[in-house]
Amino acid sequence: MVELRYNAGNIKNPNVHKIGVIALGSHLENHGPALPIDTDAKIASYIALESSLHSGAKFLGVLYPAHEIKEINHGIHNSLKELKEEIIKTLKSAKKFLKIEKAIIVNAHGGNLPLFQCIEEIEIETKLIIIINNKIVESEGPHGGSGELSMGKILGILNENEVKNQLDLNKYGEVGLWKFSEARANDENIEKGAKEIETEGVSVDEEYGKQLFNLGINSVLLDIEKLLDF
Ligand SMILES: Nc1nc(O)c(N)c(N[C@@H]2O[C@H](COP(=O)(O)O)[C@@H](O)[C@H]2O)n1
Ligand SMILES: [Fe+2]
Repeated sequence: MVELRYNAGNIKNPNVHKIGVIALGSHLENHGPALPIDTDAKIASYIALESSLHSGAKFLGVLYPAHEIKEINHGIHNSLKELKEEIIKTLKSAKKFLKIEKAIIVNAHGGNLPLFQCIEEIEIETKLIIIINNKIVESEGPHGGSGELSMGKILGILNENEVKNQLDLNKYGEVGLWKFSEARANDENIEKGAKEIETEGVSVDEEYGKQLFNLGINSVLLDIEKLLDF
């Protein structure tokens, strides 16, 4: 059998080849008129690819399903079971074909947060060590707000002519999850995001977009360091 050169290229630690980084977002979800429906999938993919490039870890691409709670109806989503099964299938495939032993799931969609309940089960099923990284969801602020608009500007996916309409909440009530009264009543974070949209509005700031991406990428790089030592 051929001997692979695990040290070749710009690699600091050959063990990094045992780590896979996979992106998880949402591909079919309204984000107001200024951002596309796959904003979360593209943000997650960018962070996952950049952290793979910087560290040398294996880039595993992006997953297709996304979950959402029933009180929030701003797109086409899937059950937690479907999402979990797809993750298990993809990670088993990466383990078989790429020989990974550990994985980081980079999540950029708020609706996928309940996935943390399933991580142990996914670890048992795949026999992989797994970290789910939600840093960008925790840091970006309200859905379709200044954080996502500013990152969208960096990615080149923002329609700048439509930013002025992003706050037409009667038409685009998904922004800040503003129109989902039941979700707002049940979750103080969702309520906080909706209030923030009402009181502070939205803006696009390239520096802020870059800072958010750096925060997300550095947080994944720290997780990769943790897995290297594990
Ligand atoms: N989409 C969503 N679903 C939920 O069930 C949530 N709890 C949240 N929360 C907040 O919305 C923002 C995420 O927007 P994206 O999904 O990344 O577009 C973020 O502030 C979450 O904390 N979101
Ligand atoms: Fe989302």
